[in-house]
Amino acid sequence: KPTIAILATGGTIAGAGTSEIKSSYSAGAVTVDKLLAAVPAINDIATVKGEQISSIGSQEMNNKVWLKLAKRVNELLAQSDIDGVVITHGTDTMEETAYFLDLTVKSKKPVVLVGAMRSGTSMSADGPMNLLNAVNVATNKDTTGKGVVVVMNDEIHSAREVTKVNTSSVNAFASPNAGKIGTVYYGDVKYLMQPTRKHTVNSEFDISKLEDLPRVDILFAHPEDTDTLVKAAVAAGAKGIIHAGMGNGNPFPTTEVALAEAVKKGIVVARSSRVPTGSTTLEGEVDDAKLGFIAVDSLNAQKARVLLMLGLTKTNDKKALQKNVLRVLRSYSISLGGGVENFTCML
Ligand SMILES: NC(=O)CC[C@H](N)C(=O)O
Repeated sequence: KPTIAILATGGTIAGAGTSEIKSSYSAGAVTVDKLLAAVPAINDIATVKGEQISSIGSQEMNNKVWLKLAKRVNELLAQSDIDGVVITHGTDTMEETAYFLDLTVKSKKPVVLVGAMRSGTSMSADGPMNLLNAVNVATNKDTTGKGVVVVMNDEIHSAREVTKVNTSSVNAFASPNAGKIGTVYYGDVKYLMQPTRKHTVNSEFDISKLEDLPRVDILFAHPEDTDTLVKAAVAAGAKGIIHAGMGNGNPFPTTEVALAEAVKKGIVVARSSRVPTGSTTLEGEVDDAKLGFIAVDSLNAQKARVLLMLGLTKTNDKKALQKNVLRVLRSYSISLGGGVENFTCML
């Protein structure tokens, strides 16, 4: 049997409430041992070793826990007696943690994030089946080399593409630009697509000696936007700003001026969009070359923030960062299933 390390961080999957028919509960109340004890069928497919990394709702996620988690995953996967890692996590920021690990874990071995939308004490709790499915995905040989994946509601998603799309439904995750990469039904794993953007083994970020990450703020654009929040971010010491612009990453004119001034002060401004699909292209209505902005392709604002934070640990040179974004982004294609290598759709 393969050996899988289960790293618990908190979230609804470890949540407990007082009534099975009420939506209120406390996240992260149940320990990893109790989580595993609730799904004894896991022991038939893997030898599991539980570790508690944190006990938080993932809205409390922070640089310290991210770095602790990434370092521990790298450490465990370097051991020959560990075959994969499953991370139980709250769903609010699961997409960011998944992408952070996708860019910082250096191993081909499976790394699977899993959560739940209903707490363990709820009627029809989804956590136990999600966890059983996650361990099956982690022990499946086809997960090798896929980068970090997220398992929720019988679906497998790639870390770069997945995002939370519903606040309460068990069907809360989707990959709006690319689609799910596989399914897992009562433990039966079927892959449909292969993510080929830079991840895990070919990632260039090294967090092994980092204690913290540079501050990057996200600003959300709207009509009658102002320069106030840009100035506040600059005054607070942000090293980067992700601007979630209108349409193809467009700022309100007043905000655009403030962002260009921030660039002159050495802050890296990256244009993402508040639109859920598509990319911010380099040649749109905003003159990036003149204003000194960089574009983030199809990353959503919260994932662009993760990439920029990591990029800023290496350089704050805009050209290098844009090249980095493009290297991470442009080299990407999704090949259709069945090993049809030359039949790819570039995103
Ligand atoms: N469904 C959930 O996991 C949400 C619970 C909590 N807000 C968290 O993200 O951890």
